Amino acid sequence: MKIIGLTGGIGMGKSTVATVFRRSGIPVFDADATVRALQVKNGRAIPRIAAAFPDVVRDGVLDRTALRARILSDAGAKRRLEAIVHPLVRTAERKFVAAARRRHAKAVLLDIPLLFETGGERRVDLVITVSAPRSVQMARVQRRGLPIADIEAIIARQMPDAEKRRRADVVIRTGLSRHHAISAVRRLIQEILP
Ligand SMILES: CC(C)(COP(=O)(O)OP(=O)(O)OC[C@H]1O[C@@H](n2cnc3c(N)ncnc32)[C@H](O)[C@@H]1O)[C@@H](O)C(=O)NCCC(=O)NCCS
Ligand SMILES: Nc1ncnc2c1ncn2[C@@H]1O[C@H](COP(=O)(O)OP(=O)(O)OP(=O)(O)O)[C@@H](O)[C@H]1O
Repeated sequence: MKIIGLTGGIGMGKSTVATVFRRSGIPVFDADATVRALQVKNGRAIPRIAAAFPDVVRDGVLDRTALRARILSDAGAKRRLEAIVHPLVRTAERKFVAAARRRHAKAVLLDIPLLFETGGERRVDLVITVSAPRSVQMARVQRRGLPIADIEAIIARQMPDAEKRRRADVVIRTGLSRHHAISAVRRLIQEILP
């Protein structure tokens, strides 16, 4: 079974590319969705987050905006949060890959924004990076209503796009039309899984 890693900065188009894989019948592990599932009311990560950051959890409910503000202004807080969340995401990923093997899947896609930052490229056979010009990235994320200062802070805390492209086996450019990106992904899937 081929294990494919998908990464890219915020708003670069990971979810869009992942959807093409899913529609081709390839199981997709979504690290962001896993993080969110761990952080729902009384979710698995909540007791530990509450212990480390008492002011961002109330009645088992996490204030994501407050926690985001905290980790964007404090590198130590970001490391502490990641030390809580990443091992739980890793466990979920392992279970996902094991289940796909049992079902004899030909391939799986691991959609992980921090793939390189967490050394995840060592666990995959091929890394895809999605990339678009910075102006396109900013415009997309702004449409979600995130303040510009927050977007810039998030980008500054991720590995630079140029470095991700350099490390990737395949770069999918999403700055052109959606059709262009989707066609490139379809061709790639054909090459990977003849
Ligand atoms: C701080 C939290 C609660 C903010 O939640 P919020 O709903 O505002 O944002 P969301 O989770 O949708 O993330 C949006 C984007 O921000 C970026 N991002 C999130 N966490 C991080 C991080 N630790 N470092 C760099 N970029 C990050 C990713 O590109 C992500 O796609 C949340 O992002 C979180 O718990 N992050 C820590 C876990 C983590 O490292 N996640 C990254 C995926 S493994
Ligand atoms: N090739 C493309 N052409 C035009 N728009 C695109 C393309 N790819 C993605 N988009 C748009 O850009 C936005 C961000 O894309 P997407 O949600 O796939 O990014 P992401 O990398 O998963 O983001 P995040 O890291 O924040 O979760 C979405 O509104 C999507 O519709």
